[in-house]
Amino acid sequence: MFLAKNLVELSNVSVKPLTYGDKMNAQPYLLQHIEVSMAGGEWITFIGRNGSGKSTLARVIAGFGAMHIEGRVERDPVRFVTGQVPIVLQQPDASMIGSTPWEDVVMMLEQHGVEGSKIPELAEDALRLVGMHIRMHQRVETLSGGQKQLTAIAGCLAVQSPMLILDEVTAMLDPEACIHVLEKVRELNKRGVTVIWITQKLEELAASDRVLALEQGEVRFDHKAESFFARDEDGRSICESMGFTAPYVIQTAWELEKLGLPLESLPMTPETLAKAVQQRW
Ligand SMILES: Nc1ncnc2c1ncn2[C@@H]1O[C@H](COP(=O)(O)OP(=O)(O)OP(=O)(O)O)[C@@H](O)[C@H]1O
Repeated sequence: MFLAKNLVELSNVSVKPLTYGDKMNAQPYLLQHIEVSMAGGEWITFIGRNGSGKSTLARVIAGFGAMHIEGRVERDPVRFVTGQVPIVLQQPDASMIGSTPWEDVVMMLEQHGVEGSKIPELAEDALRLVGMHIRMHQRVETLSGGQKQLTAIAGCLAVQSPMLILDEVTAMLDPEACIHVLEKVRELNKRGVTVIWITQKLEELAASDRVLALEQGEVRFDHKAESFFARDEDGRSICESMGFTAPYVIQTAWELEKLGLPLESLPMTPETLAKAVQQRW
């Protein structure tokens, strides 16, 4: 029975690529023994090294085939009305199909079979939510990478996607555009939009309610971001044991602790670091 509060539940899920006959037995698992549930309005960040299975897990949640799935995958039938959830990928040029943001979102709505008379209002509302209404008739070749990504996000919002699945959408963007896209997605999340954010950049974890760290197709960690960086009595964190370099603010807090000046809680942003330092002294 589906738990009303959960949008998605995966229980003991393992995944192989879809191949036929004997070959399939020999295929290695891309994911193994995954137990994950996700509530509406949550922001969950997937991290893990290249090839750890982040995109595969996102595809399972999004409902894409081309995989042999074992175990139980349940998606809220009320929210997941169409079979597949669109995924925004890292290449901004691959994210847009129309020649303008307007055309792009309208095409997305048409592809989803939305009644023609409803399309203009839905398209404009979605573009407004990501701040792209002011550029909605601008040619695609004159848009920045960040503006293309925001247009793709508007397309997902327009078709009432049950969640935003964003697979390394800031990977090709400059630092300013990264911050802008992250801020827009954070605004949407505050309005109740559920977010799966896939990244290799640990400084982006600050926005999450939860971090899900994958290692060789298995969930290694599923908790709050602060716990990912918390050091145990041996002085080691999950972050370090997975071979990641912690963001600068976390390293600063660790150095202060080494000097005998521990902060009350681990800061996730430069602002919270400054505040924690100010409160201590
Ligand atoms: N269709 C497929 N057939 C065979 N192997 C596949 C297929 N799809 C993915 N893989 C393999 O599955 C593993 C997990 O891939 P996945 O793209 O999910 O990882 P990821 O954590 O998103 O990696 P990255 O950070 O590089 O995007 C990789 O080793 C990949 O090569």
